[in-house]
Amino acid sequence: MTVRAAVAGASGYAGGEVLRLLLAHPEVEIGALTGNSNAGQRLGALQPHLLPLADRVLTETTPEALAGHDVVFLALPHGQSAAVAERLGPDVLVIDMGADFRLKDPADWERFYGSPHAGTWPYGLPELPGARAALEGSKRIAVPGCYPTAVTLALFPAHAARLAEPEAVIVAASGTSGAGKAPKPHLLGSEVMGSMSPYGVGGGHRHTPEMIQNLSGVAGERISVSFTPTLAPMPRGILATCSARARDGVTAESLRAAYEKAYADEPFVHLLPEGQWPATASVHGSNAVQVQVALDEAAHRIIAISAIDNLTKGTAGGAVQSMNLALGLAESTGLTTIGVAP
Ligand SMILES: NC(=O)C1=CN([C@@H]2O[C@H](COP(=O)(O)OP(=O)(O)OC[C@H]3O[C@@H](n4cnc5c(N)ncnc54)[C@H](OP(=O)(O)O)[C@@H]3O)[C@@H](O)[C@H]2O)C=CC1
Ligand SMILES: CC(=O)N[C@@H](CCC(=O)OP(=O)(O)O)C(=O)O
Repeated sequence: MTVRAAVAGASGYAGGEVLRLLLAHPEVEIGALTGNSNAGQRLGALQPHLLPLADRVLTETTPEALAGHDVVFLALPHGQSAAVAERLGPDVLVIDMGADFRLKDPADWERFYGSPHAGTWPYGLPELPGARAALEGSKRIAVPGCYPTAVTLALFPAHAARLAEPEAVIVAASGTSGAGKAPKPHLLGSEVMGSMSPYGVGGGHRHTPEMIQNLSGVAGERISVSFTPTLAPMPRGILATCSARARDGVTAESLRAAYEKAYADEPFVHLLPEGQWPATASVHGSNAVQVQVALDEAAHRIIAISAIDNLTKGTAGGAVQSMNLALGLAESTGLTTIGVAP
């Protein structure tokens, strides 16, 4: 099978990462590459690590430029995807790496994103119970946010097995590429290097409703989430430290057994051996997710920690994994669990 894929937003971080993965995908041929302010530029000037595509020139992001492909990846700012997607035919597989089609509740969307809700597409987190079946054969996919990917995979086995009370407290550190490539003063090297800082504190981060949606969906009851993101002085990676009150009767053994059951057959999620803890360096550039869980008996809390690469499993890798499922390819095609270390 040869799948012809276009990437809108090819000048950005998410677009660059999906191109890096597609270049190594045996079934994909790379078609149109589009940008916005960088239309007309050579890709080599913007993404110099993508050497085989260096002489390709970005065109404007228009439905016409994206027509005639089997798959279109949209790596655009929030709110830009719907207008493009609705002009692409129903036979084209459209994979939105932005947030536009992730949330089910229009009120959540309007509250956190401040614009009308565009709709809801099958959710590209295959490990979430029920998600694979919805992705197989789908022509529309909403790729999860990077923090919701890390947090959901750390916590859902505990909530699905009803081992945790219906709440979660999360502190997650992200590398700066999570904020995109457009210049922002708080991302200057002199602001970020040698420092860690919180942001979106107090329930304001837009990924909070997505985490609630995922965890409540598997638990069958509403899970309250307190989420605090922090910015870490590294280019890539998310380390999510999550905790929830343990229900009465939970033991370290029953907790471990729930995670072993949830992840026994998952190609990308590695439940680490007891005593070993996730680290962002171990998943750098790979689609792997490291997970570990422990019971803090004195505090009566479950502690679950995950590490992902925000650009790989957190966006572009998750997108390619979901594309494989939608097209009927082996789910791991073109993806690696091998990281780059040190
Ligand atoms: N970075 C990450 O870790 C993750 C990102 N995402 C999502 O992926 C999407 C892209 O993010 P990211 O790559 O980080 O952001 P970047 O800022 O790095 O890239 C944004 C891209 O969108 C293009 N663009 C900007 N404005 C417009 C517009 N008005 N119309 C059409 N295209 C436009 C830019 O083109 P140009 O440069 O030519 O102006 C660029 O190609 C976002 O929705 C983000 O939320 C999801 C998960 C993780
Ligand atoms: C470090 C940093 O700023 N991270 C981004 C996460 C962006 C992302 O991946 O999510 P979306 O796809 O929903 O934009 C943030 O907190 O807004």
